[in-house]
Amino acid sequence: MGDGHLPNKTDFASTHHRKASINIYRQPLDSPGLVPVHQKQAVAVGLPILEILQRLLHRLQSGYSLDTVLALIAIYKAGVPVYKCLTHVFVYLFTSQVTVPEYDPVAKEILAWMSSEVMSKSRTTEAMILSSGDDSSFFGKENFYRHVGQRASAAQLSDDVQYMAPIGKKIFWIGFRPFLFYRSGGFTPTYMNQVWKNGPQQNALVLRTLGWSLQPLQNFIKTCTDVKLENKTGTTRIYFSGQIEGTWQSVTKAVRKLDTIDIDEEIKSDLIKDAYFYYSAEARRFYHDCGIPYRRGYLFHGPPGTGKTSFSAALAGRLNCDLYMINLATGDVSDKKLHRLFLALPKKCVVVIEDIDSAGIGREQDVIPQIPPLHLPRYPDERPRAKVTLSGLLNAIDGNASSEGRLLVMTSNNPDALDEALTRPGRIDKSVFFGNMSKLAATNIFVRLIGRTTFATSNYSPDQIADKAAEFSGKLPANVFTPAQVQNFLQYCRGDPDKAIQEVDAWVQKNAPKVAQAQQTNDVQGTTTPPPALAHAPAHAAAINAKLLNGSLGGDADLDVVPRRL
Ligand SMILES: Nc1ncnc2c1ncn2[C@@H]1O[C@H](COP(=O)(O)OP(=O)(O)OP(=O)(O)O)[C@@H](O)[C@H]1O
Repeated sequence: MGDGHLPNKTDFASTHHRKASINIYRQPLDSPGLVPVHQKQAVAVGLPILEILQRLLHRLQSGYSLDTVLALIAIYKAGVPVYKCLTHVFVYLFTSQVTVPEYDPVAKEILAWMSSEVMSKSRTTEAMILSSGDDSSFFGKENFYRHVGQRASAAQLSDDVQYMAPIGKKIFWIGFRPFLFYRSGGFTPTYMNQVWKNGPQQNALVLRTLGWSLQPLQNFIKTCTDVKLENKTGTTRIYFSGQIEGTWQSVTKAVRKLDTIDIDEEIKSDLIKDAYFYYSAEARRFYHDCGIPYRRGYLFHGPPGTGKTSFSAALAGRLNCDLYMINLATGDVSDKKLHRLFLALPKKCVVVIEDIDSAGIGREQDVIPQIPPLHLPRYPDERPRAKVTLSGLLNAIDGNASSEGRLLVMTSNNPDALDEALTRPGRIDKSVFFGNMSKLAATNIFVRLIGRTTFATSNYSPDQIADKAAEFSGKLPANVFTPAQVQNFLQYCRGDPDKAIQEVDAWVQKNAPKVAQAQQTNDVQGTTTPPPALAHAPAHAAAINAKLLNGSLGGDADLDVVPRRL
């Protein structure tokens, strides 16, 4: 190895297990150079590249020998654990940290902020790409560009790919303060969940900054949520129960505007007024002072396709809060899961439990065992097994441990089938019937779906469209068809008012008998829902309503019942 030492036969030691050409030289510890010759040779056997490196260094006449290179590598190797240890000590002593599980809604806001403020602005070589199927990227981008005072080009908006913070670490600055963002990764199989006593293992976001106070981190998280609220205009985030027990997953949709829901205007404005008042500081104080749990519940009932879910979404949009949807009829929500879902709700939100009558909720003793024996055949028409019991549901929605501040909406096609305990005063504060299409609603839906299309506006004047809408509603029998049916028919007419008017008679002829038949069957089964009503107002809700109506709480001053952006 070129160190000037000539091998001596007597220096050979146990060479039988090595290549014949490689000799091990016994070296005294104080041999010249940093690395003993026999170690250099041992390394050279495993790493022939060292030989090449040494020749290269020699050719370049760099003045460095292989000794120096090996010594530097050794120092580096020894230095890494020391550096890590010192870093840990520094981080432990001089920084503060918060951890946010990725299923938490706040994690989404942090990731969105990172995406728009760090990933898109800094020179980055790594990103996690998301091409989600919802509208979040489109509206998120449009709002982001508006936020920074630019108009997004069509190409920018049509690019469906979002660049998110990748798994790993990222340092960014806010003013003169550095932040360390760390996103953990890895797939957690569901069977692992039961292993974790304190809940399933989760991917998480970790945020660190210098100092001994959590305040800067709290401020940062508040910035993220504020930016979300600012940019949220025009979108509603809709949460569904997620794969992992007790967690929510979300999509973002354009806000459904309240004026696109055709229901009785009086009922509509009463609900909006009530919900606005519920979220006013006045009401919060009133609930608190009276010792009433701060919760509000509505029951929306009526035939399928009459706008119960759509109105709930529009209400959430108007209240500028998120919508949380639970469908008990799927049979995959248990009492425990439901309880966890309710515990994970934010302070202000609209929660919808859909088609509550079809969930097959029974009292404890009526519940079918949750896991059917494997040998029993499952028939295609078998109803999903109820995993939520009535007491489990009641406990989740207003048990002592249940969170406060949510606005609960239960929808039902058959309210008579509901247990009285569920609809008792205090759990349902307002009961609203969503009925079939009235003449007025038919006129409105015609103007909305036909009268505003490019074809209609370029070929007909507003007066002509109003006349055609009146003609259309004249041909449509009142309170026979659901809004969903009429919407479907008008969509088929593709914006042509004359086509709609010409074909509506035939359409009515074809579909009315079916509707009449269905209504008759319902009547026989005793499931016909009562006429429009704002039915039972419970005692405490009645007190609040009375105060609201006579203005003694000053509620009207706080109420914004004028449509914001219709
Ligand atoms: N009153 C209405 N005004 C405007 N559109 C409506 C109305 N009712 C229903 N629609 C339309 O019909 C479709 C179905 O409505 P939605 O899901 O809200 O009905 P639903 O009453 O919740 O039905 P279900 O009881 O089956 O859940 C939606 O596309 C919605 O736009």
